[in-house]
Amino acid sequence: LLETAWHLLRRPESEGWRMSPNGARPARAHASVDNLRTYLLAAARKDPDRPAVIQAAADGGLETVSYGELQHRTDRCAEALDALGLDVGDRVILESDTEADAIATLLACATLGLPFTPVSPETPDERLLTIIDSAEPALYLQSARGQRTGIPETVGTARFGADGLTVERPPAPRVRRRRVVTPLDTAYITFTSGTTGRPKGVVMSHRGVIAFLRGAEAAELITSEDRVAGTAPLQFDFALFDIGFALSHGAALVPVPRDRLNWPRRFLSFLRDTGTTQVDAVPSAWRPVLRHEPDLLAELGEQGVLRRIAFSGEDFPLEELRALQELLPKVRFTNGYGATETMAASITEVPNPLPPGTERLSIGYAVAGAEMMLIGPDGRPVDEPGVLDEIYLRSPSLFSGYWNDPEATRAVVVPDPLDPRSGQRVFKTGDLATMGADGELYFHGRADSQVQIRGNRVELGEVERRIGQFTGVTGAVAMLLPRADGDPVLHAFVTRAPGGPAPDAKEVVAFCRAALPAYMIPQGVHVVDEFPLTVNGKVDRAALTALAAS
Ligand SMILES: Nc1ncnc2c1ncn2[C@@H]1O[C@H](COS(=O)(=O)NC(=O)C[C@H](N)c2cccc(Br)c2)[C@@H](O)[C@H]1O
Repeated sequence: LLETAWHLLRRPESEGWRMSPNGARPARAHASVDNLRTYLLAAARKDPDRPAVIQAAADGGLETVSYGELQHRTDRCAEALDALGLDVGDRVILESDTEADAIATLLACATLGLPFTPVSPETPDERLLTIIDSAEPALYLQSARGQRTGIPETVGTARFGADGLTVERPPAPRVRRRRVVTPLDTAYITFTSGTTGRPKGVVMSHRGVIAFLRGAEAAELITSEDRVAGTAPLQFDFALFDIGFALSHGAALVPVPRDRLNWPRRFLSFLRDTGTTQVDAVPSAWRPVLRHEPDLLAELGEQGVLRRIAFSGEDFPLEELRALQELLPKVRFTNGYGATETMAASITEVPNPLPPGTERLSIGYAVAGAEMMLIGPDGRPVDEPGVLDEIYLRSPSLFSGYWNDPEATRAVVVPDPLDPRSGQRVFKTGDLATMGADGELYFHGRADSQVQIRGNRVELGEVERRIGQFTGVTGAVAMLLPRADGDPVLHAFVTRAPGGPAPDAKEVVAFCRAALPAYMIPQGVHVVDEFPLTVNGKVDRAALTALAAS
């Protein structure tokens, strides 16, 4: 009797499951309580005709995809993916720029609980193969016009486009064990640019993403009337934030094509033609516009459609921010701070104009539902103003961990320093800050950009700020170059105002001597036309270091 009962219980039929052909259980296309798809398409139920995505069309014009149409493409893609028999948790690589069909595809993955890993088409082959080697995806998706070849045989391949999903190589059959997509399941895995060694996969759950988007809503940055221009590549979670933020507000997302972003005139005309009201971009994205088309930018601001510029990812050099604000006196500025491991941390209004004498930008307070703390090396909280220490973030948008790397995870997901007994864990950001009189934080750079020069602790940002005040310099990057035969040497790279004279290196050094201690004086000052950028659009310090060493 027991034997029979055991077999009955074990057999899937006993749970009333339909068996599908390859012995798998049917996927559950319904979404769970907190699922990225449910959260992002809520507006579709309310008002399906509203624009969800306004994008460049193949013929060079613009096309609008409504919430209803986006939901239709999402469900059609989910149906086609479901037929492939993947199980909740099976990874999908999604190679694409940000566009409506890619958004429908990632929402289809979310519906079925398939974690997606976005990569942009410009990702080099060997880096894509490293990601595939690590993530062991079931399926690789690219758009109908994608150029990628050479995907390993172990991975299924398919293309998505206006007429749905076209399977080229079906994924290997597998047994489906999971029944429901839960909020703890992985929404996406983004691989960091991994400056050192192997890239790390940041695993983000549905619950984590939605927790941050909900917290960001309280900042009341946009309404359903807004048109949010996103400029980040899809593999950068700034792009995923823009998608989530715009769609969860019922607003329209305006993905800026890469070839537009790199040409200031075309970038500005795209913003004008789409009626963009908010532009989300890393600070470096504004450098070419400031240099080549300041008047066109001022004109755009005058039209009064552009209401806000939000930036994130790196410090905004204050001279450049001031120049931007002078051209756009009616536009509001928002500083979004945080790391991919928690999606982000804080969203802070930046006064326009910046009060004179402002030395560094506030990153304010964590978004609703989260809390930034300053913790000293001894693990004790710091709450007196002006003391430099490390930011720890308490947040429901904490990532699940680095993919297949528990050791790297343990290094940054640590017991709550205020009460380790509780089991609650917080994110050790690796960023330094000081606290202001009202508990607001001021960013002071990464802990690893604190360097020791002849025994003295130097914050490279301090050197950069001083050099940035030199007439004619618009941006400065300081770095320590290791030297074979002795102490590392401090170097600086500077960009100059459009058409202005190249700042004289000796004068820049003398200017530093007037305000900085001897050990903070750069030995070499190099004028460059612009700074090299990482794939995510940030200043590429590693590339500059290599340039200085050459
Ligand atoms: N606003 C700043 N001032 C200065 N330094 C910043 C700012 N924002 C970051 N950083 C630096 O970048 C690091 C993290 O890099 S990251 O993981 O690639 N993530 C990012 O850059 C972007 C971040 N996920 C994000 C994504 C969407 C919305 C927002 Br709102 C923020 C931080 O630890 C900081 O060192």
